[in-house]
Amino acid sequence: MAIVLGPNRYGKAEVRVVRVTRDGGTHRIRDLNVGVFLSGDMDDVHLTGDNSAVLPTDTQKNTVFAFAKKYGIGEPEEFGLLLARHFVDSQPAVHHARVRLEEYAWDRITGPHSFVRGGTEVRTALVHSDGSGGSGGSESVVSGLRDLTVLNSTGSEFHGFAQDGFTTLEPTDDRVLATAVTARWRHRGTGSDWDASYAAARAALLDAFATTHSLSLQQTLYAMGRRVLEERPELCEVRMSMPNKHHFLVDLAPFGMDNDNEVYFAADRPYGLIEGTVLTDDAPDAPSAWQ
Ligand SMILES: O=c1[nH]c(=O)c2[nH]c(=O)[nH]c2[nH]1
Repeated sequence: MAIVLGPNRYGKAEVRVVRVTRDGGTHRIRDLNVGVFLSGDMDDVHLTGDNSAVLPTDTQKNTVFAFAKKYGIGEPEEFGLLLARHFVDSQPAVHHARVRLEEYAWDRITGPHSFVRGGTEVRTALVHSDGSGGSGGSESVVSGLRDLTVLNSTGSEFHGFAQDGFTTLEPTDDRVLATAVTARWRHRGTGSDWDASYAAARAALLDAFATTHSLSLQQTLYAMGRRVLEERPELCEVRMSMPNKHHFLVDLAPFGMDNDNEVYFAADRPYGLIEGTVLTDDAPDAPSAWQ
């Protein structure tokens, strides 16, 4: 039996970079958390300790900051592609770059340079590049969001489920449905209008959540993914993870009160976890895009 080196990658995780763009006295802010991970001809460093192919993770971190200065930070996907292509194109031993980005929104308060952290959700992007776009390289972009917390105070039922000797759940035809959506969507190519695509996909998720009369969170998940794909031809696959943030009706009978879907206990654990993928039937296979 021989022991061999398997798949590997290395890089700098969680580079927190904030770019202020000064347009006269008016400022704009983009706030990112960037992870860079490289792979390629890295056998020697693992097997013999020869570091000659290893671009230090410290250099990768510096590159994120230098690129923020040199090119500014526009859309996260664009910044990720710029970085990924740079490492593959400039380092002979690097054949593949993966850049993982999170963006934290800042909304303007009043005045030109005051901001409040926006929303609860975080925008995400995952970029893979084997070389410069369009020159025969293979690239993928997955955009998304996490922690988009939503609630329907009616319009949700759950009944007709399988039962066994351990089932105690009462069927319901009117409950609160709440979840914190993590959704990621794969682009067909690398030339989308990233900000517009993100805004439209987010809006489609929200609208489908609000307008779907739900018989289960699974059905709602599928409706949300389907809506994104119906509205955005540049996308071909949506992967979602949605915790069922249970709201249990409180029994107020001991106090001589009824409870007609008015007072709930918002439990934080355990929670149901509903996950699923929705894709177009022509979606090219790309499992590595998600890794
Ligand atoms: O929408 C739901 N899906 C389930 O699978 C499930 N299971 C459960 O206990 N409650 C719910 N709700």
